[in-house]
Amino acid sequence: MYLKDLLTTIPFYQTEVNIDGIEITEIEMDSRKVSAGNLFVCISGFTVDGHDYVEEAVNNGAVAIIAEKEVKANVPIIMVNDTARALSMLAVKFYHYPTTGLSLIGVTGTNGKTTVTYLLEKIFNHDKKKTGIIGTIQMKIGENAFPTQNTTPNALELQRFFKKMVDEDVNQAIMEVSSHALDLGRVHGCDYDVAIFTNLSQDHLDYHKDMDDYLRAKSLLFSQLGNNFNQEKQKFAIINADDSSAGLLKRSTAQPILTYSCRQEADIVAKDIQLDAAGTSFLLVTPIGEVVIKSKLIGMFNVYNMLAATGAAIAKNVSLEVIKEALESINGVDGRFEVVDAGQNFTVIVDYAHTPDSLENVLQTVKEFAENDIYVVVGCGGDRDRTKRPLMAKVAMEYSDFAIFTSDNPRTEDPVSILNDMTKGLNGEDEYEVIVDRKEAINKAIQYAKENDIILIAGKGHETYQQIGHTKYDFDDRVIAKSAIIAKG
Ligand SMILES: CC(=O)N[C@H]1[C@@H](OP(=O)(O)OP(=O)(O)OC[C@H]2O[C@@H](n3ccc(=O)[nH]c3=O)[C@H](O)[C@@H]2O)O[C@H](CO)[C@@H](O)[C@@H]1O[C@H](C)C(=O)N[C@@H](C)C(=O)N[C@H](CCC(=O)O)C(=O)O
Ligand SMILES: Nc1ncnc2c1ncn2[C@@H]1O[C@H](COP(=O)(O)OP(=O)(O)OP(=O)(O)O)[C@@H](O)[C@H]1O
Ligand SMILES: N[C@H](CCC[C@H](N)C(=O)O)C(=O)O
Ligand SMILES: [Mg+2]
Repeated sequence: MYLKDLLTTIPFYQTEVNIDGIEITEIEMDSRKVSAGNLFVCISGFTVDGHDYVEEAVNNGAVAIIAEKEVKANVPIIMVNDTARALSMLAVKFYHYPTTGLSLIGVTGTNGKTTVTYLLEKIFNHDKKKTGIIGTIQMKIGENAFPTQNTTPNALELQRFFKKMVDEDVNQAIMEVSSHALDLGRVHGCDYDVAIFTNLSQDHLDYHKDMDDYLRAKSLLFSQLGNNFNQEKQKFAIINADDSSAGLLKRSTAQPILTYSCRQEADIVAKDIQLDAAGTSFLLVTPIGEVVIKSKLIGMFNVYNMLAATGAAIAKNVSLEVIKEALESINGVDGRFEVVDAGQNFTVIVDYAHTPDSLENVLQTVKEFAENDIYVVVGCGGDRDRTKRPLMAKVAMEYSDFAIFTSDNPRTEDPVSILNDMTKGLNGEDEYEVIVDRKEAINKAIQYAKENDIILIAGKGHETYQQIGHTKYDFDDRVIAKSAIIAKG
């Protein structure tokens, strides 16, 4: 594509040289990935500044530079006000506005995003649609999976993947939209058909100033649904009416809304809810009819997740029969309430709860079915919200009979000081143990367990690594737990 054509998406830019005739082979934001004919966009990051890598980008073959600060280069430099914004719009144009031709569902909220996306994948697959997924665990097209670093990738990776979805004839794209992504403009230029809100509770107060700022970021997904009266792309917002943020989110969009609830009148409601250790059943009441759902998913929070997915599926004209068939066939989501079974006489559950609210939800669920003692093994991630640490420890103490506090991903923080943050508010008489090494902590819990006890290993779910410093070491709670169970005999 000619650079000049590409730049039509940025109305105001400045350049001192003639850029006619320059062709761009690819856009890159990382100098290490630049090759011949690329356009290099300098991003001012949190750790380093992309403007410092112009020379490397040019040496690797960049033919033009987009910058927001003064840089020197022997190729044309195009100055813009905000390179992060420019990157989104350039990527959207370079990959031919992929989401305009793609049916796209975005899921936001503190907890449940990944779960809802996988419920939707199941529903659309049962509806014979080819799906594409973008989220915490991975990116996927059909059965092919691709690794990701972020829940919502940067604009470049995102638009590139949407283009791949278009090329591979995906009918339904489903993505998690994190508050970071919304705030940083990673999703500018995404044309959503359906926006889902799961819930809001404390997380990420390292990044967001306060809960209002966090909610404002979430609301951007709903304002981004826009005022587009294009009948071809009917838009919908799906909102959890039982969450205290529902009102603000409803006011953030001009598009039709479907609300869902387990406690009050709403468009989509779960009635006669029965929860037990083997699964969940409820009467699903919707604008297109009623049906009983018998699901293998456990816990009240999963009823909410199923209602959210139902809302989006109805918005996309999926029948209630297909929704029922799909929800009843799903066994669970990788690393979410995943049972580790090596033939032992106690239960081990690995779960991704890493916020006070999700830990409370999952422990409440465990407590409802527990016949004997509950052990919890949990830690908090480093370089993340510090204020959630004592809250998570308190929740662990409240709902378990014995807590082992350990490391999650310490990243660049001292693991001991993270653990001190967790335990500082606890009563000296509380029964807990602190074991910094996560493998040792899991082993210890398994050693302690007696017949019919339940061990919840929380925080890392599907993760197959533990990040200490800047290094990611192989680590999988499920694998460690399984070998500890076998070793116990
Ligand atoms: C705080 C944050 O969001 N950071 C993201 C950001 O990193 P950064 O600002 O540190 O980037 P940087 O390393 O300073 O680099 C700046 C620029 O220089 C470039 N560079 C860098 C080095 C070099 O040699 N050459 C070069 O050109 C980089 O490619 C980049 O363009 O841009 C990176 C590339 O897109 C992201 O991977 C990274 O996410 C980090 C890993 C992260 O942990 N983010 C978390 C906080 C996050 O966003 N989480 C949410 C989910 C939360 C949830 O689901 O609960 C998410 O969506 O993942
Ligand atoms: N609707 C819900 N409400 C509260 N807690 C939930 C809900 N759904 C799942 N959980 C809990 O939160 C954990 C994370 O769920 P999930 O991965 O679906 O959330 P997420 O929003 O994608 O998280 P992340 O922000 O890390 O991407 C689960 O392991 C479970 O313990
Ligand atoms: N997307 C979340 C994941 C947290 C998972 C937990 N294991 C941790 O490392 O804190 C985050 O980046 O905050
Ligand atoms: Mg997720």
